[in-house]
Amino acid sequence: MPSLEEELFPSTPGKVKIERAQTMNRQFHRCFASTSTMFLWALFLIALTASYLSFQSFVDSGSKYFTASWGGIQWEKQVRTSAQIHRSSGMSVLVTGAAGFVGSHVSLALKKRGDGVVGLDNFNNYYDPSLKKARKSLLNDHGIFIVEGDVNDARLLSKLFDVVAFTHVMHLAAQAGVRYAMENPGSYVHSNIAGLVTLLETCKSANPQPSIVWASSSSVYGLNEKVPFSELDRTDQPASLYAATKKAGEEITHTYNHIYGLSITGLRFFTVYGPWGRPDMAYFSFTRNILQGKPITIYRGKNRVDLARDFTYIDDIVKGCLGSLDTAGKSTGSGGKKRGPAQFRVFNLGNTSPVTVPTLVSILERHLKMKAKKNVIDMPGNGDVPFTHANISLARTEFGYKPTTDLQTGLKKFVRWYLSYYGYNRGKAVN
Ligand SMILES: O=C(O)[C@H]1O[C@H](OP(=O)(O)OP(=O)(O)OC[C@H]2O[C@@H](n3ccc(=O)[nH]c3=O)[C@H](O)[C@@H]2O)[C@H](O)[C@@H](O)[C@H]1O
Repeated sequence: MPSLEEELFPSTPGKVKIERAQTMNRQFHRCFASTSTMFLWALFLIALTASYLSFQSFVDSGSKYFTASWGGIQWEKQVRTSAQIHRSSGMSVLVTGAAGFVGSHVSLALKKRGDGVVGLDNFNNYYDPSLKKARKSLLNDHGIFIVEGDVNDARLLSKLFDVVAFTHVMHLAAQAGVRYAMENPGSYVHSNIAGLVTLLETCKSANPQPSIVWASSSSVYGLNEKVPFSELDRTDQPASLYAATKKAGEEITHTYNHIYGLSITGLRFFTVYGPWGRPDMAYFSFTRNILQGKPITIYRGKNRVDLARDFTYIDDIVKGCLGSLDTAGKSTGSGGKKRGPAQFRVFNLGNTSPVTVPTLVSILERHLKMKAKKNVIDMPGNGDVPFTHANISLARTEFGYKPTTDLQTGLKKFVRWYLSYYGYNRGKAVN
């Protein structure tokens, strides 16, 4: 019987070598077999995960289109009816962001004077979507159809242009808000840059090409100190990502004007306020908090200087938008080809009389007959600028723009609307 030592170390070296080699070979094969099995399994799992993820993203991106509430004979009929013009030399306008603050007011004004209007809005939840739905239903009562969709949806945009030969596009869909850009920077790139390019791509290929008027912002003046801000001033020192995306929009629209002959007008809105406004803006959230007895935070600039804004009432802005549409030149290209130089304009739409934030608060206190609980703090580094002040002479010369509503009067109308919309129940929590 072989000893343990012999079993472990047999006396015939050759045999050992062969047997060892065979054993090692077997072990190697076993090992290789198990490694390759594991490798195959790993590959299989990776492939499975990848196909699951791509399926998910396909479903995610596709769901926007597949579950979209657009398309079909009935839908096309609604779009055509809404776009119908009811006055001589009227226009058919695609209004993006039609369920938004400025968009809903402009849509109504256009419809009321007999122009055709089709709205487009993605009803996102940046602020209470129920307010957007309420605006939608108001517009619906006036015969304006709002398509639910995103300006990034190229298929939807081209379908809309297949159904209606829009003469004009009023592009107001955007990610608004100066300070929110620090929280959700991607949403600004998505809406204000990618969405704008998608829209311009559709417009450039349309035949006929529409004239475009779109919302830029007073924020493009950034940290400029020379007042009032004029369209010829520098706009290369934005203070927020919001401002930077609006500035980028001005450059992007210029290239589409230059290459494709699109007629483009950019409007630099100055802190627009009024009934049906945006709940994220200071005058709106201050009103809500004052009514609910909650404190408000008032930012203060460097050296304890009050911040000031050239607050502009919505009706004045609407007049500026309609004036821009009425004086917009025709685009010169068609089907993606430029035929000649086209108009390119930029206008300030402001009020020309800045008011400080504490004054805004005291006007609200008067209208609400309630005192605000004020918490004054130094302006955080959040993208805010210390003041804005518009020079509006260009818009005045071009289409007679002349704001007529001061902050006192405008806020009175806002407060009246606020109380009628949200009710007199002052404790009610609203967004
Ligand atoms: O003209 C524009 O292009 C922009 O106008 C608007 O931005 P802003 O001028 O910043 O308006 P808004 O937020 O109402 O703050 C007003 C003042 O209240 C101060 N402010 C604000 C909030 C607060 O809690 N406390 C406070 O003091 C604040 O520091 C500021 O001094 C639009 O939102 C923006 O989308 C864009 O259209």
